[in-house]
Amino acid sequence: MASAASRTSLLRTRIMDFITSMATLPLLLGCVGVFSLCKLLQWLRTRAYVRNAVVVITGATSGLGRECARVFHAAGAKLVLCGRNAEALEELTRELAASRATEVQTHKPYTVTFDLTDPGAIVGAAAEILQCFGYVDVLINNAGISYRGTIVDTSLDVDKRVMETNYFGPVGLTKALLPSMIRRRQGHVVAISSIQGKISVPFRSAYAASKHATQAFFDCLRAEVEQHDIEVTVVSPGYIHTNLSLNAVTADGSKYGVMDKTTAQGRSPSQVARDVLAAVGKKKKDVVLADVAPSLAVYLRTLAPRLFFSLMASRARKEQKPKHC
Ligand SMILES: NC(=O)C1=CN([C@@H]2O[C@H](COP(=O)(O)OP(=O)(O)OC[C@H]3O[C@@H](n4cnc5c(N)ncnc54)[C@H](OP(=O)(O)O)[C@@H]3O)[C@@H](O)[C@H]2O)C=CC1
Ligand SMILES: CCCCCCCCCCCCCCCC(=O)OCC(=O)COP(=O)(O)O
Repeated sequence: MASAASRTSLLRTRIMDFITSMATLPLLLGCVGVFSLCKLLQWLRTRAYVRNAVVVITGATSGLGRECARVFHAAGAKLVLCGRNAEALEELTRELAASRATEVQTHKPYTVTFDLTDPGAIVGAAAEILQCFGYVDVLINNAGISYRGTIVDTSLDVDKRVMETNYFGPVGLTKALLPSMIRRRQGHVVAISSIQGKISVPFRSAYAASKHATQAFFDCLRAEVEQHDIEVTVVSPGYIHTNLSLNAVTADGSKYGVMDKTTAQGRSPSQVARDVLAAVGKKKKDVVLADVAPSLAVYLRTLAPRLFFSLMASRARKEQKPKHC
């Protein structure tokens, strides 16, 4: 008798489960459908935003800049590729011009060669871009240099060089293009910062300082130009697999020349470039593109600073090397 009752109860449960799952399935499918539709609409909006837009990319000769060039070119942007190496820029232009057509019309990029540590050259480059195109829709301040060294061993010239490249360069170029954006009441300024613009790690003083300054400057800019309908996006990536560590400068100004394990194991630059395109399309104001630990470290720095500082001090003790760490 008892087992018959339990069998009936089991059957009832199974029937209820079946009915519930039948009701949940369309709901689930509906959710997936709405999600996919939202994704598609966002993708279309990004494409429309970038298609035929004049997009200036600094540091286009390597790493993330080169990948941004590929991604924005494929999305139909009119690219202005900036860098120090004219030959590398021309090579990239040829590659892009020869690349297979996407579903959108693509444009042959224009190149401008200048060094971001030269304020006069920056003004000249901005004038050339404006003379050629009349306006800039999106400026991607990507070029940058990293650093390895102890503060005590590092010459002030090195601090200045990193600051000139990573901070004064982007600031100079942005200031040179900003008045035309304000007049037009249209424009989008992107700063490729770093997670090190939000937290400082040992032996990166000049680099972290330049990125913190970048974050601060472009946060101020965002507030000031919102009234002119200009967008500002600060992107803070974690490690990316590029030549950044190879090209880093050391305490005495010489090249570090090592592919660090952290860099080699970093995200793929093409993935990060796609994330940059998405952030621009969504007009994001501030984006962190990093793994869990660095992202959490940003919160730890704010919520438990003493713990964060002691973690960094212990990291410094462990990593300390006699010179050029
Ligand atoms: N790789 C990483 O782990 C991370 C990188 N970033 C940031 O991404 C950005 C791109 O770096 P990434 O691609 O990784 O590194 P790369 O070293 O591969 O590229 C750096 C680019 O900046 C250019 N550049 C350097 N100095 C100058 C200068 N004085 N004037 C003009 N251009 C210059 C380089 O040109 P040239 O070829 O002439 O040297 C190169 O095109 C940087 O701002 C970096 O801080 C942020 C977080 C993580
Ligand atoms: C609540 C748990 C929190 C756990 C946090 C633990 C602390 C972890 C410390 C993480 C430090 C991350 C440093 C990330 C640095 C980084 O991604 O930098 C990006 C760059 O710009 C790389 O430049 P580099 O020249 O340094 O290679």
